[in-house]
Amino acid sequence: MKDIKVKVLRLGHRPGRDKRLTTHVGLVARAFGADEISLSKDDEKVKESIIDVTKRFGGNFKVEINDEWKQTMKNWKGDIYHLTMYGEKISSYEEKLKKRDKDVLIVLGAEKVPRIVYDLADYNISVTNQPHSEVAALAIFLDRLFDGKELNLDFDGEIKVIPQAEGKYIEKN
Ligand SMILES: C[S@@+](CC[C@H](N)C(=O)[O-])C[C@H]1O[C@@H](n2cnc3c(N)ncnc32)[C@H](O)[C@@H]1O
Repeated sequence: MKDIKVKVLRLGHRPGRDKRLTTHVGLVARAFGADEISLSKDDEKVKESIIDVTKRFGGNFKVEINDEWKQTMKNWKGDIYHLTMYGEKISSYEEKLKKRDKDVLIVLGAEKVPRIVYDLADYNISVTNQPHSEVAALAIFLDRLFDGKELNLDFDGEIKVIPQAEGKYIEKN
């Protein structure tokens, strides 16, 4: 499935309130098949949490701390998708996304997103035109990008969850 590079760029956050949400953005990015996330310098603790999950549950997910988000957007060689409730419907992009012909940078906001983000993005995409959450928007976007294949990724970690009809069963390597 890893035919392209997929990076998530999480723009700033509201101090104190959004650390858990930023952690969830990172965990969804990892679990749903992205390669990397870029966080702001306030997010060192969030980085540690995500790396800890990756160590235990596997995969090669990377966490970068970088406040130069404009440079990240300007220097990106593939397509840039900014997820926003004001954008064009994701359903218009499903065929393009499935092709996965270029690396993908997915930009997510927290508080109000500066105008320049809309201009630097190649595509401003909405997952419904209702306000909701960056976690939900990211999950749906990655699912459309990977066409559902991300649901069966094997992370080959120290801990492996064996699906059960009832109760919990894990294997430890
Ligand atoms: C709490 S929302 C902030 C929305 C805010 N009104 C704004 O100016 O964009 C945080 C982030 O979630 C994502 N988001 C929320 N609703 C969305 C939607 N319907 N479609 C796509 N992304 C959405 C966007 O990336 C947004 O920046």
